[in-house]
Amino acid sequence: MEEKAGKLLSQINLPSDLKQFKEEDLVEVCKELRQYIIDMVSVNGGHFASSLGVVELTVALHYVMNTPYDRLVWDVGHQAYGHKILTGRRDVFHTNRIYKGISGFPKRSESEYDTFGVGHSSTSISAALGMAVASHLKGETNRQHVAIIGDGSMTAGMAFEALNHGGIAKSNLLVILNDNCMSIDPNVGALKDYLTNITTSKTYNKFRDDVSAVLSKISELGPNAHQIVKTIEKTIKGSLLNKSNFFEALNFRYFGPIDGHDINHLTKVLKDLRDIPGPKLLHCVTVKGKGYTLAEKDQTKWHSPGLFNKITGEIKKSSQSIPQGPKYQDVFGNTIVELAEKNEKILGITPAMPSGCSLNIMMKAMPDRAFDVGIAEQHAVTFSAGLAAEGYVPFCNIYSSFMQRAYDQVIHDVALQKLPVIFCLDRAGVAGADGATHHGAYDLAYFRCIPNMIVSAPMNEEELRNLMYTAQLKDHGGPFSIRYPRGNGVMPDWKRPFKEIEIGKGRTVSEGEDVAILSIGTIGNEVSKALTVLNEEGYHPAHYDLRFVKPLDEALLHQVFSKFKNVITVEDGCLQGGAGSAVLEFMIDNNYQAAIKRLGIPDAIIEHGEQAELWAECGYDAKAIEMAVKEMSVAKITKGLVG
Ligand SMILES: Cc1ncc(C[n+]2csc(CCOP(=O)(O)OP(=O)(O)O)c2C)c(N)n1
Ligand SMILES: CC(=O)[C@@H](O)[C@H](O)COP(=O)(O)O
Ligand SMILES: [Mg+2]
Repeated sequence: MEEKAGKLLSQINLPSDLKQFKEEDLVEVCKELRQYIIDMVSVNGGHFASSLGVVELTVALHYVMNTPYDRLVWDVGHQAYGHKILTGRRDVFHTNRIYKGISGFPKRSESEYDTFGVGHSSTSISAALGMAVASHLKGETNRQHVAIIGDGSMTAGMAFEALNHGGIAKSNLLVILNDNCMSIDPNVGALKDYLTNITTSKTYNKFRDDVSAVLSKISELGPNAHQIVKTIEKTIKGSLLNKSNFFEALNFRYFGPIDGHDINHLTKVLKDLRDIPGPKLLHCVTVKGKGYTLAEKDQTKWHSPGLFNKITGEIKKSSQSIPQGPKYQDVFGNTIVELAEKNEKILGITPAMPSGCSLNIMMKAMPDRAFDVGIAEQHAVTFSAGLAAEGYVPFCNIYSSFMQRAYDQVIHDVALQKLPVIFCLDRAGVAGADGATHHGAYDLAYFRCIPNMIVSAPMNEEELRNLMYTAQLKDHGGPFSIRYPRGNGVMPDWKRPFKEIEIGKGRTVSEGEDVAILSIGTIGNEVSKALTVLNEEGYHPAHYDLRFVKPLDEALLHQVFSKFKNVITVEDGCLQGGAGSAVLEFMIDNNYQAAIKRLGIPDAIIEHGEQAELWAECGYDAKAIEMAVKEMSVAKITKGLVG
């Protein structure tokens, strides 16, 4: 549905249109932009509170900076809806995150205003610094490079690495720290405390006012501005502030904290900062969800609320097919508490996703035994390794795609030392509307090549519980990973007594003839759906749930390849190196001959859409499985590789 934009907003297609307005009109532009975001997200879904919080910042940046020549780099990009709407995409914004529509994140291929593709956090300072250094090398002295990063994203190692480099690179870089005291859940850590202290400290507030007074003069100073600012800095800031400010200590000029909702002050400060060369940091204080009272009050709930009634605030039920079971994340969250009640060594770790992965259930029940470590996947893994080294049983829960950040830590700090860290990979397989940056496509492939690892995936809630139970029973001689997807399961009565699962043992879901289907994980439920139709039409393939891709159930595979000449593998993961590859390797290594059709994510970037739409696009939904069985049944291929 296309909502009508307000009177001023409807005149803005590009930032050049925005620049035609007088400064006093910007308050109204912000009001209309905020309303437009509310109108659109309420009917189409998507990230919400973060974009509302940066409305003024977005308008001010496009008003003052010469975009796209000047580079704006949004961190994560979940807050960039205002940016999209002001940069030529208002008319298509109703397709945001919808299959074949525009992406929910900035994306280089979508617009020249999207200077850098994002989705994962904490990349903006590095990318903007790279651009700034490139401009310096090209001799472009007048180009601005701005990284807009939230306080949550600032907790990641990458952000610190970039500040460390940026402080010595002689580049024209402005970092805008959008500080709303929130990550998805409340922000955590010592940096958060530090930022809060700055924001509330009287000394800093006085300093801020002094700096504002100085900045207001800069534009009148002409070409000598740079030199004059340096002199003033020396005299008014004094060594105490210089040394005690974290960012100043890294050679960034620190400005703020300022009110990130005061559009007129913001435009003025940004104009002044344009004239100050070198690395600078502007600390803006904002309110996540600004302008929508319910979102301001419950910022976590309104981070990405789904569809809602914008008048009453009622959040609508998901449009997905009627859920049969609980969310997998809740099975994890409840099960870890149940296990931890019996095993006092169990601890829970999440890098900034307590409500996303439901570790918040344990954080509430056992606050001393569950840790939100901030957006710090690498640290989460090595921290877990340290705990395991001292005899604890850490369940480290990381979204599959965010785990990509911590690959070396898994190999170097965990697997190599055979430490029994249990990795629970949520959002494995295609993630849905978040799209390419968030699909958990690679974990089966990137984990199964690591020695000492157990790599598993449950087909349903009961299996997830039993794998978690099995993982913590003893030290298995290395890490144990369990992957499961976003969304709901299939079992209304999922809370069954725990049963140990034999490591590397698959199971027969249904016996059959002609064709064997080997699936891994919850996508096996699409196989079950396909089988219902196939059986009615007279096809009776067998279905096996591998459960483990490492170690593989070799006994089961010997049985399968001895009986079947047609084999289909199905996985919600990349084909290159995944479960199907493992089966293929087994077949070759053991001199079996069969036709194998591997279904999974092809060697291509898969964009956004509902999970079912993406399974269909990639060719491994129930319909595609059905077709594959029929093709194999008629083809009667007895050797060689198909698909
Ligand atoms: C590497 C990585 N880990 C986790 C996430 C999930 N994530 C997305 S936004 C977000 C919170 C970001 O907080 P902040 O930067 O302060 O932005 P805000 O939403 O407060 O505006 C998190 C944890 C991610 N996108 N990337
Ligand atoms: C931007 C980001 O990375 C998160 O907000 C992510 O979209 C959360 O995904 P889930 O909704 O699957 O928890
Ligand atoms: Mg924040």
